[in-house]
Amino acid sequence: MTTGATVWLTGLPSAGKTTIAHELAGRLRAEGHRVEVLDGDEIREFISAGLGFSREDRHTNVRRIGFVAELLARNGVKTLVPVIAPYADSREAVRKRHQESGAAYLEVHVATPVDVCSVRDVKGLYAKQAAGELTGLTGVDDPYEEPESPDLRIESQHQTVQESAASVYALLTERGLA
Ligand SMILES: Nc1ncnc2c1ncn2[C@@H]1O[C@H](COP(=O)(O)OS(=O)(=O)O)[C@@H](OP(=O)(O)O)[C@H]1O
Ligand SMILES: Nc1ncnc2c1ncn2[C@@H]1O[C@H](COP(=O)(O)OP(=O)(O)O)[C@@H](O)[C@H]1O
Repeated sequence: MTTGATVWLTGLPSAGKTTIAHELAGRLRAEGHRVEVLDGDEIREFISAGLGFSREDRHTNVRRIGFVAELLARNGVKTLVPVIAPYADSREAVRKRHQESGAAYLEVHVATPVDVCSVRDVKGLYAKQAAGELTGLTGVDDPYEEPESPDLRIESQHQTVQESAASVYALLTERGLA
């Protein structure tokens, strides 16, 4: 199928955004979809090199990623974006950009609670924050504005990775995108 779409997975560090994106990408590719995962860390190494984690820099980062995602989605690619995007106005700007071109846009809130994320602590950021080696960690001492009406909310703490990915896949099917 050549219908493109952006699926933005927003949530705290270690919520499960990247893991779900890659699990879903595998499933979609196996079915013949064209898929890209816009990994936050890779984007920060290239397109957003030099940006930090201030409100302004995160806003710029999210809008840049939204720009690339919309281009891909408009050209038939399922574009999975596991990026925190902590501010509602940044996410809204990305949604609007998609609406203007008619490209499909789905917002998925990976709503894993901060106490679960801080135990997972995949990159050791929560430990660093607790040790005073890092400040401005999203969800701890930096804001995360929860999406009010996402297309899907995932409670990953109660699911396997496969179940979480399947729920996003089901959303795509429901919307006629997979
Ligand atoms: N201070 C602070 N707050 C949050 N995250 C931090 C921070 N410093 C580094 N990191 C790591 O960078 C990743 C977040 O960058 P993103 O580009 O995905 O998100 S953002 O929308 O620009 O906030 C994020 O990746 P994920 O853990 O995959 O979410 C972190 O690993
Ligand atoms: N249902 C689930 N969905 C996604 N990740 C899960 C789930 N259950 C447990 N995990 C684990 O949580 C961690 C999430 O890490 P990661 O995907 O890198 O988070 P993020 O990209 O949001 O920072 C991984 O170790 C993953 O195996």
